[in-house]
Amino acid sequence: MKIFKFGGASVKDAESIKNVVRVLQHEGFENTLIVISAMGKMTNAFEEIIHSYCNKKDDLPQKIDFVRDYHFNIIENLFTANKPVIILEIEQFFGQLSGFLIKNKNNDYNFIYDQIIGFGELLSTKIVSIYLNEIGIKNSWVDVRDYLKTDDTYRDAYVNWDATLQNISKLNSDNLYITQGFLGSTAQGKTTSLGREGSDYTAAIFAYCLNAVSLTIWKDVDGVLNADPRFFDNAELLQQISYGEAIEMAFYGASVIHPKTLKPLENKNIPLFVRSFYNLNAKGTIVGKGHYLLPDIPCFILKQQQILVSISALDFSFMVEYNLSDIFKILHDYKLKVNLIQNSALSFSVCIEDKFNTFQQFLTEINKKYKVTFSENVSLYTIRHANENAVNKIEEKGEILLKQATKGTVQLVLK
Ligand SMILES: Nc1ncnc2c1ncn2[C@@H]1O[C@H](COP(=O)(O)OP(=O)(O)O)[C@@H](O)[C@H]1O
Ligand SMILES: N[C@@H](CC(=O)OP(=O)(O)O)C(=O)O
Repeated sequence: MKIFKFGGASVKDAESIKNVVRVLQHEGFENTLIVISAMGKMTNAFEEIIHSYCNKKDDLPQKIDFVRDYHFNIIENLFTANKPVIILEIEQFFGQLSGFLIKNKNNDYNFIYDQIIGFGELLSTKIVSIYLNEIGIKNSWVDVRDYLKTDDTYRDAYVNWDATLQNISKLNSDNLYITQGFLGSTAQGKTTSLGREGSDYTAAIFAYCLNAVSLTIWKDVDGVLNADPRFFDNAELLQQISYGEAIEMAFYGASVIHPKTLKPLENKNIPLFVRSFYNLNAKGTIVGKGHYLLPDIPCFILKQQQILVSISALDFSFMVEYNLSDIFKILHDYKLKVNLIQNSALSFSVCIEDKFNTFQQFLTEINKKYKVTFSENVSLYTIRHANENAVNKIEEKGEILLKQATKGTVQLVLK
């Protein structure tokens, strides 16, 4: 069996969905499981619904209407014969969403988030599945929550591999399946999510559990490039990279692949292809075992909207194991993602990402025990396979607040 993953960009409008059909016709769709994300930027739009709901804002109906109109507009432009069928299905999802918003008594933000966010993927997969059936590409729509089981860490759920493996093994590998990325469910059946952009990971989980021959992630770029083309001119295609290289790039923030995607694939030696959904004759990037970096050039990774925090003891004592473990505990308690650390005798610097909007609470807590200064909205650049030229190029981009070099990897925090 092979696994395909189409992200939001590949199903963002009716034309894009027709292009998915072109991909399937070109590549073949026998014994295939397709993982699909929410359409376009719909996950962001659902986040706005969640925000309005949790903050009891008056604009909630407008936020829901925006999402409704987006999907109905796609349906209008996509379907001919099956319009009543798809409309009924979609209305059911919006009915479930309204039902949840009215009945919910749980105040846990992360729980609420996951119960709402998943409608993006449920809607997109339903639309694509019914459309494919309409044009003769027979497929089965699978509710991923019946297969992918997790714990109850809402918004960042851990996969229960035993249960998931057992469930997914039951799928008949002769079929074409369409399922949702990024979602799972607890043993009690509550919807969970695997973290933003987690659909790649879902695809890797299916690949692992089905012993797939390959996973192909279809993108709006030619493959994995040596830099994000939105921020770097002349980004070049990497024809092949090892799992280890891809893990490092994803870990440092190359948003082309979700960091958790690689390990399940590596464990079963399943090749990952990252290919352009526009340019079907191009090979893209192959990620696999022992694939050295080709071409061997510096790779640039940019993480924006970072916060550089510098922490020192109130009594000018040294920053040693005791303080550091205390600081890490507080960082962990507030779920702040640490992207870089640097320590000196008297101060400890950390570059963090405020994924869950907890930085202010963290500051209140840490200020009780330490002297803290910080700089918001800084950028973290990582250069892998760095050379002098590459480092100079980045250093020109702003004021250097911090620089760190290990063998072949240079990181810079710039303002
Ligand atoms: N190293 C990289 N190589 C290729 N694309 C990258 C890289 N780093 C970041 N990107 C960005 O990732 C984007 C594709 O990811 P994304 O927009 O999340 O797609 P999807 O919605 O299909 O998952 C590209 O358009 C590109 O701007
Ligand atoms: N829709 C989810 C999951 C995902 O992976 O999306 P995409 O494949 O478009 O990055 C998100 O936006 O976070």
